[in-house]
Amino acid sequence: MKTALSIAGSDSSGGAGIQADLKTMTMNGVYAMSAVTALTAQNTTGVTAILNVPAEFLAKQIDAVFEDIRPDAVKIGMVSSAELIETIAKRLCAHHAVNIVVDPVMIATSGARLIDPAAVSALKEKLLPIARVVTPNIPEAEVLSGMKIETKQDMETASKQICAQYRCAVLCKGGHSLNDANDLLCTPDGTLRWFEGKRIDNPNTHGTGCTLSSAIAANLAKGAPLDEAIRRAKEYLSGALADMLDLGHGSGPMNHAYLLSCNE
Ligand SMILES: Nc1ncnc2c1ncn2[C@@H]1O[C@H](COP(=O)(O)OP(=O)(O)O)[C@@H](O)[C@H]1O
Ligand SMILES: Cc1ncc(COP(=O)(O)OP(=O)(O)O)c(N)n1
Repeated sequence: MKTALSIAGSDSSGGAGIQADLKTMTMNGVYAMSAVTALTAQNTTGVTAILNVPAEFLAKQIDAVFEDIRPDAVKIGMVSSAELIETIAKRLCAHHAVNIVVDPVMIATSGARLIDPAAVSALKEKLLPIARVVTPNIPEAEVLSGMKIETKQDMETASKQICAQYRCAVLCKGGHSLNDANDLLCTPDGTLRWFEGKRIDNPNTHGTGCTLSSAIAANLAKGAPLDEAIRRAKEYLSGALADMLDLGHGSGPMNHAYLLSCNE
């Protein structure tokens, strides 16, 4: 069985973070493991507290995983401090990790800031260069590229710029604020490819970014080329959104296990 590791924060409400990643990886057919960067006290309406793990403890988790069950892919999600980002980069390089998917989590849908402003440059300098693909939404792509994104053309310009500067593929997600559910992949050879998605009219989108990035990682772990891993990940995500789970008082989680109910 192929294996994948999620390095991310815990979401006590189960819709995003480590919990979403483990469900997604499992449903995408790989053995899922975790290294927790932070605990969040969170529900569908917001984040009330964040507790980072000590950097040495995060390093121990990553080493423990790699020294026993080597991951075929790694997804990195919420990492809120520069010290934790540097620790991850060092440990992944030491273990020659492959298929690294970086979801540059900055602000949750509920509005909570999930990264220190001071850690953004560490994210750019240490994690992007080791990524197979980075998956910013529009606001995150604006921070990474330093430009405002208001049109489809802006998405292309910003993605090319991030890709050229950090030498990693960029999947710029349009779902948030622009261009329906269409995402743009830019690869270091300069190729652009649009992944057209059908917008699903569901207000419960908590954890969409975590789910997409961990589904991409799972499919890379299984040996899919990057564009096929993205296609399958979008298909899985659309199915989970279309199941119309409605839990909690805010923007609720998706049904990560919708494929099981399809079989009933
Ligand atoms: N309502 C929707 N219907 C279908 N796909 C969506 C919808 N909202 C977001 N997506 C897709 O979900 C994925 C995650 O995008 P997004 O919500 O922008 O990420 P994030 O959670 O990081 O802000 C993208 O592939 C995007 O196109
Ligand atoms: C612990 C934790 N990690 C990441 C997020 C953000 O998740 P994301 O998938 O980007 O989705 P939204 O929260 O924007 O829907 C989180 N909330 N918590």
